[in-house]
Amino acid sequence: MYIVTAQQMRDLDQYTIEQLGIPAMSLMESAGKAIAEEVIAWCGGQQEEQADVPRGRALTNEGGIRSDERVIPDRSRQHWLVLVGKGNNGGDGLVAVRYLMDAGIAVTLLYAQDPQELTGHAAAQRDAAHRSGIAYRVWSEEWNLHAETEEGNKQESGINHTASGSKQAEHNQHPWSNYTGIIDALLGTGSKGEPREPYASIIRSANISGKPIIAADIPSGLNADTGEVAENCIQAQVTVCLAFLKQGLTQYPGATAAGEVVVRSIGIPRSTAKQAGLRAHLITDDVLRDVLQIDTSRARAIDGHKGTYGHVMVIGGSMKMSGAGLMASRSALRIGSGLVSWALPEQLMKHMVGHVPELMMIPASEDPDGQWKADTAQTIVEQTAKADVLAIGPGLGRFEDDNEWLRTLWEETQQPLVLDADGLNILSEAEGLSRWPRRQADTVLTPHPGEMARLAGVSTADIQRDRIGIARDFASKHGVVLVLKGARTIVASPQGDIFVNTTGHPGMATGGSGDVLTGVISGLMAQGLSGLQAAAFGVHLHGHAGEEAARKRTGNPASLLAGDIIESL
Ligand SMILES: NC(=O)C1=CN([C@@H]2O[C@H](COP(=O)(O)OP(=O)(O)OC[C@H]3O[C@@H](n4cnc5c(N)ncnc54)[C@H](OP(=O)(O)O)[C@@H]3O)[C@@H](O)[C@H]2O)[C@@H](O)CC1
Ligand SMILES: Nc1ncnc2c1ncn2[C@@H]1O[C@H](COP(=O)(O)OP(=O)(O)O)[C@@H](O)[C@H]1O
Ligand SMILES: [K+]
Repeated sequence: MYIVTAQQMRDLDQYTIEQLGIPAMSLMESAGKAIAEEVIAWCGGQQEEQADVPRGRALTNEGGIRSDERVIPDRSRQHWLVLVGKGNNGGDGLVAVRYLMDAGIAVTLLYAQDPQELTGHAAAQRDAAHRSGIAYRVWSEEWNLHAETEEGNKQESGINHTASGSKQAEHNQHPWSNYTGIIDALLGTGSKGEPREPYASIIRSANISGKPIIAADIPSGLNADTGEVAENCIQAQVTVCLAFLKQGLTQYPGATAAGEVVVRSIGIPRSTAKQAGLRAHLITDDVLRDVLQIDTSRARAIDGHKGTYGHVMVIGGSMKMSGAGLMASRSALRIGSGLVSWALPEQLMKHMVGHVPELMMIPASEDPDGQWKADTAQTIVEQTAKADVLAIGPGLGRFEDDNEWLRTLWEETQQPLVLDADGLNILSEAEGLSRWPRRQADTVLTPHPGEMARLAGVSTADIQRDRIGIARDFASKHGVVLVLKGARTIVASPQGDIFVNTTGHPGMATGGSGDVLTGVISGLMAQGLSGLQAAAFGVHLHGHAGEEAARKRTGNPASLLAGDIIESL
């Protein structure tokens, strides 16, 4: 599934209209119809939850005559308020109301501004809606809700039924109380900066009203590119995203504001995205197979042998963080590497013997405290000659002259490399990655946001504000595959490709789960995948394994240990 920025979406719209000759009004019609269909489906689903009734989307089939006339039991009780901005996003809302009305759902328009201020296609849709007899209001102070009345409004919307009669009556007089749900068609991809008044007040009041909100394209107040939310941003139950998935809906906090995201086609051929050279995708099975050309079955050749599936060498572990190297090594084995070796301090090795019999161990540092030493670099270079992939960093710790140590490995080994944890911290204190020579072989960096902040020399908050933009820039600038971890992990290639992962859950925010990922990615590279393929497939499999592991245990993600993820790979 493609992911687009607001500008890319505008370019695709323009191309479709000008080059393909599909009229803008026709796109808007499809957009509004799609939004209405999702509202109808949502209403049907809600009623299905409350009682065992057919879903709103079902086609009627009477005497062999089929029609898309909707079956919405109790539809007379539904009354939706459509918030209309003055741009094309408002135009989508104005189309939707016609279809909702047709489905027997009562609708009222609430314009943010004088409807005469609408221009272009939105103005034409306004006229069509008004001529169809749809009622409208224009925003005024009487609609304004303030946070202090929030409790009352929750009561009024039925969340708390203990409200006293008089309080209830007071809130029932509020204009918002007349509606069962809200469509947010205030601002879409043309929005710039924080919503101005009266948009900010409308958004705040809609949220406070406690009514379910379905957003058109993006929640108003969301930055469509970064996923940042304005102080006043619609908190939607569902977002009906039009044509292509907007980047900002894939990243938090935008993903929370969007609720469930449904991407609906509006007649822009999908091939236009390919022609336009779009390079960002959500990681799905189709994308792994068709875009990244990965055999996701992970089938093995009948005559395969352990040499076929590659040799990973993990370089890490120290007395204080012994488990990290072990977990990375075990994960590399579990994901199917033919052989895995672990280079570790000799003192530590004594304690590890027998823990994982399948693992080969290489005593690499004679330090009596079980720490690494810089003079091991040359020996490691020699010993890695037999490995196909190196994974440096899990549990490594910091040590004197670790900078020179890493630079030697960086420059003098020829194999693909995965760098994690303290490997990244050393790198961020190096003279500057930009001054180190580019490695010929694939190099994958797997920072969490804190490590990314150190690498980029900015704060963690800066990273989280624009994760995709930062990952893309860093990967291109330094010629590496970058895996920016955390909810909705991003994989960025040196060529500017972006892949966003949706698997996994907050239970994976537990010590060691990043070490498992390092093992998974290096193990996949050992089996012949490129750094980019292994990173994208690896984060997807790692997240799935986390989900599976939580299910197998108590079902509560909080109980997950990193070791459980390995067992579910
Ligand atoms: N053919 C197409 O293109 C199709 C587009 N489609 C739909 O159109 C949407 C994009 O439409 P769009 O480009 O008209 O922009 P839109 O999001 O409605 O907002 C612009 C308006 O908001 C205003 N405004 C801006 N910032 C503001 C702020 N901070 N606070 C307050 N106001 C602000 C701005 O006013 P201005 O600042 O210019 O005075 C302008 O009036 C897209 O998301 C999709 O839903 C679909 O129908 C399919 C076909
Ligand atoms: N909320 C979340 N949703 C999905 N995945 C998550 C979430 N929180 C953490 N993860 C994943 O768990 C792993 C944690 O890695 P990391 O922070 O390096 O942990 P550690 O250093 O303890 O090994 C990453 O792969 C990250 O993407
Ligand atoms: K919107």
